[in-house]
Amino acid sequence: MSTPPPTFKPFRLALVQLGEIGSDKAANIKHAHDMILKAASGENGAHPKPDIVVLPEVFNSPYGHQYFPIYAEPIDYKPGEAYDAAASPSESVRMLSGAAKEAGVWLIGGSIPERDSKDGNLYNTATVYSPEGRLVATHRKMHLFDIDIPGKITFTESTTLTGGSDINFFDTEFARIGLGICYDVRFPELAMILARKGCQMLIFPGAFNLTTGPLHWELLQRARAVDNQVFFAMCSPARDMTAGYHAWGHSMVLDPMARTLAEAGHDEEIIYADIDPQVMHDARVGIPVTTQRRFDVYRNVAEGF
Ligand SMILES: NC(=O)CCC(=O)C(=O)O
Repeated sequence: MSTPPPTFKPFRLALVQLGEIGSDKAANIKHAHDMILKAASGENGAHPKPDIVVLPEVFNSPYGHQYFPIYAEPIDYKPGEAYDAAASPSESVRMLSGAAKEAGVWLIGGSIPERDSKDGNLYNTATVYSPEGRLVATHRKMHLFDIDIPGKITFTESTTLTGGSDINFFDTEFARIGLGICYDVRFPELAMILARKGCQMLIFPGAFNLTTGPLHWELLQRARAVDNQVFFAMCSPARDMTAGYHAWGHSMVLDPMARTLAEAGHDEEIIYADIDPQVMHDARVGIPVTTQRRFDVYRNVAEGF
């Protein structure tokens, strides 16, 4: 049983649809740093300052299972144990922590390939920082992106990655926010568990592709938003047709009625959205599915009855 979520208050979100992710890791990390600061400043005052900034999936490495062992970094974070992010063994974590502190924002630092120091396994791991630069949560991608659509796309993250097994969320002063990464969005169970644990918003760094992106990227997010009556956002890298993997882009933010609050194109861009708790309240009062579920009937769904 988790603690009750914080009182849901209005907040502002920025998604950084990051470009220029190439083979030079130091350059990827520096560009991410600069874009976090740009987003946190509301692009030098052109937009109101956001409370939380989000990066995309795998921001420090090209996206492909062959790259993960080369770009992977140890993080060595254990929930509940003291962790000095400024002295992390991960250079990406050190940068993200410093950027969150410098900008004074919450930061979902996209994801990076992580190497577990104990067993050597690799994970696709998201990390989250407080405005003081504290590492407050991580999420290891739970469902690995293994698909094969002949003539279109074959991708097997499981060649080098292991799936995580933990459900992860974090509390801010304005909301409880649930975490997933990209392919995790296809599994409604994860989003539902997060929502039932009190998350008012779910934020998934992601990187769909040119085959499934146009078909499913928006559809899945709208579904997860509406079936759980939560705010939902996914943050993609920008599309780079010179890269091995062509990201769909279209980072977006949806409200609990599945209305689009903000959507990017496919180039590098920062999008902003204001999250209004009243919208969630109205959705849940007007269409009370959250209290109408029949868990008495479908409680054995995991066993297939
Ligand atoms: N990075 C990913 O997990 C991609 C998921 C994806 O494209 C999909 O169709 O699902």
